[in-house]
Amino acid sequence: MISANVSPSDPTEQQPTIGLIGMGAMGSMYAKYLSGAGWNKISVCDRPEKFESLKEAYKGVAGITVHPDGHAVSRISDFIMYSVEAEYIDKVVAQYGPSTKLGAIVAGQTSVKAPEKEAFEKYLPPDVNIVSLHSMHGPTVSPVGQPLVVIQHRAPDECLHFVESIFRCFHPRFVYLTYEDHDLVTANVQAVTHAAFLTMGTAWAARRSYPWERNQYVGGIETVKVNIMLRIYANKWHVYAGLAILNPSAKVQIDTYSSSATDLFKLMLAGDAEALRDRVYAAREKVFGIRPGEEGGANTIFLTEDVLDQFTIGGRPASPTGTGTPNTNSHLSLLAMVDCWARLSIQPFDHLQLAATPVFRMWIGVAEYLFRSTKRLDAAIHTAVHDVTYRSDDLEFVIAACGWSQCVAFGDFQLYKERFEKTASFFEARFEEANKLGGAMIKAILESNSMSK
Ligand SMILES: NC(=O)C1=CN([C@@H]2O[C@H](COP(=O)(O)OP(=O)(O)OC[C@H]3O[C@@H](n4cnc5c(N)ncnc54)[C@H](OP(=O)(O)O)[C@@H]3O)[C@@H](O)[C@H]2O)C=CC1
Ligand SMILES: O=C(O)C(=O)Cc1ccc(O)cc1
Repeated sequence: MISANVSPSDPTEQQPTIGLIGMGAMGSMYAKYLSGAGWNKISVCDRPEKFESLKEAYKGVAGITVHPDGHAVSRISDFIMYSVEAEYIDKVVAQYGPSTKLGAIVAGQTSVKAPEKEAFEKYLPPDVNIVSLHSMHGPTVSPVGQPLVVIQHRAPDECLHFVESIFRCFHPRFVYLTYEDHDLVTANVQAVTHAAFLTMGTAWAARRSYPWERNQYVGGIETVKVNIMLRIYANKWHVYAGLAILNPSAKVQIDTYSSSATDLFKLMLAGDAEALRDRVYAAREKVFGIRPGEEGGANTIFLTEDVLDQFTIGGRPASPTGTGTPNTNSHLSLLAMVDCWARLSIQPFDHLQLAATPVFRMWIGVAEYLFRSTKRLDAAIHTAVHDVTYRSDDLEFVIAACGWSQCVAFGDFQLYKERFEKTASFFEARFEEANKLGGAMIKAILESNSMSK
């Protein structure tokens, strides 16, 4: 029988067995933090063909026992978490779900919950409880202070308290959602945000040049764009494919983003500064609540350009004028983002309080930085219409946005993988540096303004 108050300081024989199926990036991160906190009956597995290498990797690690497959883990574990590709969750739960220990609690780590819910309901025996999870951050970010979504789906309260007791050692911010609300919230937080960064990467790769090596200023907010883009392409393609393709709300949003980029680009081509300005300012009012003629007030969640410049890829930025002042830029990716949020009636600040990922926090920060300042926004609009220096970049951006949107609309995992890997291979040499710099940047931003609360 599950006791709701378990603790890693309990004697070994009283500790529950924690099972982890799928020992990729997220499974390994969970194993590391759970074992570090003192849980010492952790049973893990990956695919059977990885049994020997996994045993070798965890030789001598306190509290972790490697098993050949998910049957062995499921039979003995009081709590089981599946950390596998969303595309495969149905197949994996079909295989191991029936072996789940009587009365155990099962969770999934998948970023999109509709397929997970269906698989759990279909294949888990009725005497098994479901309390699912989702860490709203990547595997290289510390879970401390980050949102950990908890979904009490088919379980009494004592099972929920049991799961909370296990994960209190992450010092997370627990966020309680239903399966359905989870997919709505994560579509709002992640889908369009990822679409924007994936598009930037594809557009830059299409130019066959790194933004920081084109004699272009890559300080300030450009630093955030580049670092986050690189972090996303350094992650696994299937994470982004799964949450975009398998979440029905995500599809609509990604399509809206690409049509926002296209509409704004057409206004740029037509030289219609007035229409562009009207549209951008209307979106600004809807998303940031700033009326025309008003200044935007202080940024709520961002660092100064000077601080951001410490995290510049390829060394400290130097502008062509030597003043360290960024060149103007149409910032089409950001104009389209705020236009898209406005059209979808997404209130990004509401999500910030609820279940924002570090990437989303930074993206809102960048958008705020541009939109709160009339001077900066007007400069972007002026550049968009009157300065053709970045026209070809903007054209590549629109093509890439439409390409990603079509790929998601077709629901084609293979095409998504090919698009993702083609762009990732262009930036691969910089992933290590980007992971270090991006990690430090996320930490500095989180520490600077209590964004982790
Ligand atoms: N990475 C991230 O930033 C985040 C990811 N998530 C979610 O967590 C889940 C895992 O992601 P992540 O860890 O990054 O992905 P990984 O690809 O690193 O890990 C998934 C692991 O599951 C293994 N696996 C597949 N089938 C089985 C099986 N039948 N039995 C045992 N293991 C199996 C995979 O093996 P193989 O590679 O051979 O297929 C792989 O090792 C995904 O659903 C993702 O959406 C959630 C939050 C953040
Ligand atoms: O912060 C982001 O958006 C990331 O890119 C990392 C990430 C990816 C998938 C998730 O389900 C949660 C976090």
